[in-house]
Amino acid sequence: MNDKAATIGVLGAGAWGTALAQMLASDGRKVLLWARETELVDEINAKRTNSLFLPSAKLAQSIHATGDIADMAGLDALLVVTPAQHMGSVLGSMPAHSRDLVLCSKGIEAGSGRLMNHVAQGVAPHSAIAVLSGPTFAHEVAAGLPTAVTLACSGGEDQWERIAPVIARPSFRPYYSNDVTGAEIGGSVKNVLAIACGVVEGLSLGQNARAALIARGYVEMLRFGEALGARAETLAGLCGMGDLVLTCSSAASRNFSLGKALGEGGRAEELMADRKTVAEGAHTAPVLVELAARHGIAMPIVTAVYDLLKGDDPRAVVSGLLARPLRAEQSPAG
Ligand SMILES: NC(=O)C1=CN([C@@H]2O[C@H](COP(=O)(O)OP(=O)(O)OC[C@H]3O[C@@H](n4cnc5c(N)ncnc54)[C@H](O)[C@@H]3O)[C@@H](O)[C@H]2O)C=CC1
Ligand SMILES: O=C(CO)COP(=O)(O)O
Repeated sequence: MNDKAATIGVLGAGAWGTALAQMLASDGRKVLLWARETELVDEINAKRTNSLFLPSAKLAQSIHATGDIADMAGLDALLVVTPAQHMGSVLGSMPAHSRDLVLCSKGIEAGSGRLMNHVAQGVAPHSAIAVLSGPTFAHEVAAGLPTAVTLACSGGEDQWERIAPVIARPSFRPYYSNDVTGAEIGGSVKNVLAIACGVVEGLSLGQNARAALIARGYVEMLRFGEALGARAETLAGLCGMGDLVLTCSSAASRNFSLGKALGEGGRAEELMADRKTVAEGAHTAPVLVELAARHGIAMPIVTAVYDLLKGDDPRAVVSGLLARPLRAEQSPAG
């Protein structure tokens, strides 16, 4: 595939899909953007805005929106940017084709416990899967601010050489990896930890507590990742530590802000019902707790987030975390 001639599309016109389309179109390249909401298709094509999910951006002329997923079928490369729980159904509704699928969602499928690359491979067995993940607030990418990501390619360096030039832009810099599992686990686990950091903020527990939570949460990410075959060096990179630092320290993160509202006394059910945007950590926490139990891995912070989402009192959950037995920093018991 000649990178200038490669045709490219984005599946999902939430904040992140729209921002990625805008980034790809920044050099005038044509980008086809599939939106689930009919009114959004019309708005993007007529007004060059996405008032539902990314109101801050004025979209490039070379982005064309469609509501017909069959339009995406013949493209060379597709960035898949649906919420994680809907990736299987959206990809499954598209005609089969062999292409590069670049997964940009961050989560684990509830019920099956599958990572997104397994979900995608299940419904699109002829496609070559890659994972794009890292510290990437959508509004900043849409504004052209400098951003770096991990681009983990299941097809190794051949796939990287094919897709990196199609995706890279002067202010959007992918780094190569072949650790698809690690790239996915970093993005999935950090969302749950961002909720925890938001709770710390909502309860006014201070900066020391937040730093401790990031460091201890990172240990949980490493422990879980290693059990599933991720490499520690991947989790130390953009898609793990990089994204953890971003989302655990900014109220611009939907996960962090959900946690903050929980810490301030909001009820999880009501907070979730009111949202039109996705806070993936809330969907990932229960399945992560299940997987951790299945693999015999201690994840006390992830479990605490799960308890909070079930409605437990935040102060009681924090007291429970602090009351655990004292142990060595590297203890596998958490
Ligand atoms: N917003 C961001 O800054 C970033 C988001 N991501 C990830 O990208 C993925 C998508 O997130 P956003 O674009 O932010 O979403 P969003 O919260 O802006 O928008 C919600 C999206 O969910 C879709 N949706 C709702 N119900 C659906 C259904 N039943 N079936 C299929 N799609 C449905 C909507 O069409 C819309 O695209 C998530 O996994 C998120 O973690 C990753 C990096 C950055
Ligand atoms: O993944 C993100 C940034 O890298 C976005 O985080 P939130 O979904 O918490 O807003």
